Amino acid sequence: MQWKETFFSTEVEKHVSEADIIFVSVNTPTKTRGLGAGKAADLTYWESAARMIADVSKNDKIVVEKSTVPVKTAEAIEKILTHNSKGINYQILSNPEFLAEGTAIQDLFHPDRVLIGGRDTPEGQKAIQTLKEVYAHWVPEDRIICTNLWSAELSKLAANAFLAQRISSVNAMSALCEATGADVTQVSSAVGKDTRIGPKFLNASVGFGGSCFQKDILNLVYICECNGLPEVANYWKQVIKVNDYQKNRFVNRMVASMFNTVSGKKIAVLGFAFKKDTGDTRETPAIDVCKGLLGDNAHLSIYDPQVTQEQIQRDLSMKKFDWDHPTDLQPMSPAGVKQVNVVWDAYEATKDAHGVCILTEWDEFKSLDFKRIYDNMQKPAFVFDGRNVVDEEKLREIGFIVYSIGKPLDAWLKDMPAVA
Ligand SMILES: NC(=O)c1ccc[n+]([C@@H]2O[C@H](COP(=O)([O-])OP(=O)(O)OC[C@H]3O[C@@H](n4cnc5c(N)ncnc54)[C@H](O)[C@@H]3O)[C@@H](O)[C@H]2O)c1
Ligand SMILES: O=c1ccn([C@@H]2O[C@H](COP(=O)(O)OP(=O)(O)O[C@H]3O[C@H](CO)[C@@H](O)[C@H](O)[C@H]3O)[C@@H](O)[C@H]2O)c(=O)[nH]1
Repeated sequence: MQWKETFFSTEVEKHVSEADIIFVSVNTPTKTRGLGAGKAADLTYWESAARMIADVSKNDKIVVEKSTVPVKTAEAIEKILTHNSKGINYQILSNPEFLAEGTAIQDLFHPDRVLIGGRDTPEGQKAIQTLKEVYAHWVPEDRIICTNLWSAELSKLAANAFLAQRISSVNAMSALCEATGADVTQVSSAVGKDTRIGPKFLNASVGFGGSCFQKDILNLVYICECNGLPEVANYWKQVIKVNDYQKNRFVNRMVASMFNTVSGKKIAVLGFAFKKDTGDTRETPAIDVCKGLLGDNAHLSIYDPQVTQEQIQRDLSMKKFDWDHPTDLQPMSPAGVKQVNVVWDAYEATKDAHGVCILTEWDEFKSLDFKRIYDNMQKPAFVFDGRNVVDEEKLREIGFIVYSIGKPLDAWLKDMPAVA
């Protein structure tokens, strides 16, 4: 693939006016107010992009939906463009993006599939063919799938819902594993060996995060409700409920283990990003866990190799869903959360702490000197592993009381059950 002619510019209107194909990948956050607040996708940014395209266009254009959007968005975009068209012909294509953070370039070069949806008219089919030829420069033809517009739009929401559902399924199992003495890593490995199920995306965790899963499922739920399908809406809502349950369960387990209170205690938080190899904190489970611990008056010392103090303070003082809107539309954040200290070293974070919780699976956490950490902590010393990255038996030999998601419980934890 040739990148020589790729360039970046902030002269949006000039380049939109000159282009034949325009990919629109603006943010599509969850609405924070008005009709559908807390569920529906906010298409303000998409609408303003479409109006700008209509304003500056002088020749026929293909407009590509790259953002994740509700089904039937193309119809709305079509209306905005054609009502302002000045005789220009627009073809709208849905070409959802499936890349994951941390592997974006690899996913771009070697996608599992490229999906292109368009109108079932000669013009629509011609537009699909034009976009297909762009991808055919580096993607094998059998991986380029062409569908109608609504299938392409819905497939993106469906793919994210299925992926998140797998995590909620394994996380629901993790609770049952803890109750019964089964080990969730053994269960998921055995289940994933079935080729119909497959081994990927079955890691139990403190909960899924990231800018997409929750937003897109809420959007799906809203679409189901609007189409008179409450049972289907409730089915998908459950994926988010289990995710919230998993985060709460983790906090409850921590507090219950430490004599039912963390008030005034120093707790080290290792990892704040929503997954490793990114500094992205959007919808990270760390926000809910930290807020839960702060609710019990803990003092937090947070270390993440890629997330800044400013970002963490902002995340902990922001309201749900505000993060996905421009900064100038976000409410002013309060002075910062006083009981939170952000440090640049795991050993400093854990010094004099009563407990350590691991909330992101950074590789460096696997090779920490846990003997050194133990020696510098208050006793009894606890490790709560929300990502199953530590060797819990080794840590127990050092002297830690260890909780790992979905693994057989330490006798200590059994004696101190978490009751919400
Ligand atoms: N982040 C991901 O990994 C990922 C993967 C697949 C799909 N998506 C989808 O892609 C879309 C964008 O996600 P993101 O994470 O890149 O969001 P983002 O908020 O990081 O980026 C969106 C950008 O669009 C700009 N923008 C908003 N309105 C504009 C306008 N009218 N004209 C020009 N620019 C405008 C914003 O300033 C911002 O820089 C979302 O719909 C998301 O669901 C994201
Ligand atoms: O077995 C697993 C796999 C993932 N996660 C968590 O799930 C979240 C999301 O992970 P991932 O899907 O790898 O990252 P994203 O960058 O959010 O990518 C998802 O969201 C994108 C935006 O829509 C899609 O394009 C991608 O295909 C889809 O994987 C993270 O918190 C992970 O820690 C688990 O807890 N267990």
